[in-house]
Amino acid sequence: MLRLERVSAGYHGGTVLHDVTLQVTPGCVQAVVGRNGAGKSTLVHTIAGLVRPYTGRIEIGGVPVAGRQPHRIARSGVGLVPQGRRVFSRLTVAEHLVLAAAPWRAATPGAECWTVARILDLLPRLAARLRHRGDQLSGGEQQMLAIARALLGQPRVLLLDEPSEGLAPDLADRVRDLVGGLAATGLTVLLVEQQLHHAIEVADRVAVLEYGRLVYDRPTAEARADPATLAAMLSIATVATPPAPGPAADFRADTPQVPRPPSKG
Ligand SMILES: Nc1ncnc2c1ncn2[C@@H]1O[C@H](COP(=O)(O)OP(=O)(O)OP(=O)(O)O)[C@@H](O)[C@H]1O
Repeated sequence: MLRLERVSAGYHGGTVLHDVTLQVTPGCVQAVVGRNGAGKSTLVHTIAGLVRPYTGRIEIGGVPVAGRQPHRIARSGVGLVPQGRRVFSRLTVAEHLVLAAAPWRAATPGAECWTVARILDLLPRLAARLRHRGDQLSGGEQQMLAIARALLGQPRVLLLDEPSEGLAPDLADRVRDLVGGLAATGLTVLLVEQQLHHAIEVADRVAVLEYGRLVYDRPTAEARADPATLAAMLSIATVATPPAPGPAADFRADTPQVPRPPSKG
């Protein structure tokens, strides 16, 4: 469980996030959408400890973490997939994975540990690129690698900062399927997106950040039924509301798909 209560944060005394209250339950994808500069990255950086909140409470699994160092927050079970992927251009895929692997970290009780073997099973595209350097990967492969790296830290809460940015639609779809499958294994997922349609296809709830304030937070089904409100908040002409996703269909061999546990009901 990830919980934020009246969190305010910013830079050099200026406030970017104002009184943000948000709760994400395990197994759910909470999307936060907003325009450029709304404060989305500041939100994930504040949860991850890269920005120190001025006020408010942040809890991971009931444990307060606000103000802790980023490495301690990571150890509490927070994995960050940063905007722009931030893979190392000179390191190979294999080197990235070996450096990130932390199987000794306590995972969620009862949850299967993320190992390099399990990651490669999930992401066969990475398995085929093990000797490639970061700068030799496509944008989609870099994104998979960034997610793999975060998973190897054994997170309970996964923060994804615009994972679809710059990806072709089919690759963005694969990332979306991967994120949905990860949540289905019990991970708590906070997905920051600028593009509402990327978020709405995978999220259980959709929140809108406007000038650093959370002005909307509803189940996705309600958001789909209310496209005009979302369009107005995001200053876009229309909201594409694709049909609600059905049960998992067939996936191509190299499409990442996390084995799903029994339905949450
Ligand atoms: N390191 C920093 N120092 C000072 N100001 C910053 C810093 N990082 C971000 N800001 C400011 O905070 C505000 C919110 O930025 P943030 O990156 O959180 O927005 P965002 O919603 O993620 O935007 P985008 O969709 O363009 O990535 C902006 O006004 C930005 O200029």
